Amino acid sequence: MRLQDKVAIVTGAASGMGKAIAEAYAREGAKVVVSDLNIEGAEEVAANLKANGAEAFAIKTNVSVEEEVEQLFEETKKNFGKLDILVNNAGIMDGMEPVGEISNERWEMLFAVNTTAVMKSMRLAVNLFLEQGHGTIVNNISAGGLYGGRAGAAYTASKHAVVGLTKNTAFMYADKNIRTNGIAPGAVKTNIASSMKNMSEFGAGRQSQGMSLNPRAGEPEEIAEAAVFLGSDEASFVNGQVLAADGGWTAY
Ligand SMILES: NC(=O)C1=CN([C@@H]2O[C@H](COP(=O)(O)OP(=O)(O)OC[C@H]3O[C@@H](n4cnc5c(N)ncnc54)[C@H](O)[C@@H]3O)[C@@H](O)[C@H]2O)C=CC1
Ligand SMILES: CC(=O)C(C)=O
Repeated sequence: MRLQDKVAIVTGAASGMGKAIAEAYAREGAKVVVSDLNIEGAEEVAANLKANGAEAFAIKTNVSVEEEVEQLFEETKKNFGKLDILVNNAGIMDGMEPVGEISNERWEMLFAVNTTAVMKSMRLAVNLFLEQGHGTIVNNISAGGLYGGRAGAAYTASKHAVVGLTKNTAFMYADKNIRTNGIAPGAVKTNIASSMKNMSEFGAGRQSQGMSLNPRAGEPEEIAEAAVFLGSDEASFVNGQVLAADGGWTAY
């Protein structure tokens, strides 16, 4: 029970890695706030957690709507009285477009969900953590946040920004009992392809060249294990790191 009595928010928890993280956190003793744009999916996940003896509730949050993120934090405090771990996991893919093909709409949408929303929830979390005297943030980023050819320009830039935000936050609050880390998964078997619309033939062709070096696609549960470690006190001396969990894809 590595997360006994901790309270955790997991965004994008209705599917894929977010769902696996919510389940692993609950198994490790955390009380879990199951947040997602897809409320039916979030309710199903929360119901399963509760059926297995955990404390959890579902809440509809579009992370790109600031009022909904504020409401997420309010409801967490109202229901569980505190927040120990924020897992920023919700995210969407681009269509592999290189910069010459990217539309303003796609760029703005990717940054709203993958980057600005992460900053806004981190801002709320950090201010709450300062009041409480403790807290930790785990950002589910991507190998695309560390390397140039794992996706299109918008996704790659949006995730690189979160790497910087993670490290800056870790440094700024390092002596305030607040830890901030990230995970950089390689390709993982989830539903993220559903957010890939209007694919760029040229960009997808370039990106797919790197896929030939990918040893395998991971399971969401393999990323959840990394999220448990980083959220737990076992990682008490780990701050400002982005842990690649990619089967060795980026070792080349
Ligand atoms: N699947 C992969 O190969 C990789 C994914 N990632 C990242 O992992 C994170 C989780 O993605 P997956 O589990 O793969 O995808 P997924 O599509 O299975 O799950 C993402 C969840 O986020 C929710 N979501 C999307 N937009 C939202 C919004 N505006 N507000 C709130 N919730 C929203 C969706 O409803 C969905 O439940 C994302 O940040 C993604 O960029 C990183 C590396 C690899
Ligand atoms: C979707 C994604 O982030 C990768 C690296 O495949």
